[in-house]
Amino acid sequence: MASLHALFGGTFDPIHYGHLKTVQALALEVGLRQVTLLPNNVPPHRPQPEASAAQRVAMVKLAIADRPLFNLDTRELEREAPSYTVETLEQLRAERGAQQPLAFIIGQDSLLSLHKWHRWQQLMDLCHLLVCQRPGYDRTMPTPDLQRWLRQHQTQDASALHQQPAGLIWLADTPLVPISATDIRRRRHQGLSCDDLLPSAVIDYINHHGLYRP
Ligand SMILES: Nc1ncnc2c1ncn2[C@@H]1O[C@H](COP(=O)(O)OP(=O)(O)OP(=O)(O)O)[C@@H](O)[C@H]1O
Ligand SMILES: O=C(O)c1ccc[n+]([C@@H]2O[C@H](COP(=O)([O-])O)[C@@H](O)[C@H]2O)c1
Repeated sequence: MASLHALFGGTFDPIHYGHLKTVQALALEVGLRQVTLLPNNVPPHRPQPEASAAQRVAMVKLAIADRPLFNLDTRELEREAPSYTVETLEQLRAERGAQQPLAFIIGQDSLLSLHKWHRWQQLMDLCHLLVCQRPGYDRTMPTPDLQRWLRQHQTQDASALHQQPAGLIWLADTPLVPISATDIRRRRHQGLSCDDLLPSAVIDYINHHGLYRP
């Protein structure tokens, strides 16, 4: 069987250590050899990003240049429509075949609002979910029904993620990294330093292109 292919979708406005360090820890925890970053185009559910799609991709490329775990898939940027994850996963599933184990990586905040995603109940037919902890977010789902749904899919057996094509949820034991892109943009707007929050090559790009200006 082909090895587990993990995708990590995000707005990455900008990419930061909360993304990179947690997913590196996740990769060790469950044995991921490669993680594909999937920047979205028109986020379906939130205000539009401050940086352009091209700038967000440029920052992702700089961040992963010396991190061989990661590669990049820009397919969502080639569609001028909202980036619905279920549609992207359908496309990947069609390309990779029914038996390929696929996983989508999210943070705990995304898990808590997953039931608001487009056709969210079909996600589990298409992929596993690998959930990284994030400080400040509840560990239980917002309703008993959703908590039951989570328990039905949850596995504690990492090898099952590599053996089954889809349908499992892994609640990772990754480090809590208190960094968000919102906070980085706010710090930049206020003229504060962001030195330990994201790679220096990305900070240089932000400075050079005058992003997130005060
Ligand atoms: N510090 C973090 N720890 C764990 N997961 C994270 C962290 N930051 C982001 N993520 C996860 O990464 C994915 C992409 O996040 P995104 O690019 O929106 O970053 P963000 O910091 O949440 O941005 P914003 O503050 O603009 O919403 C989401 O699933 C999110 O839950
Ligand atoms: O498909 C949806 O309806 C949907 C709703 C919210 C978020 N997503 C995806 O989840 C990933 C993380 O989103 P975000 O906003 O935290 O960057 C990113 O790939 C988004 O496109 C997808």
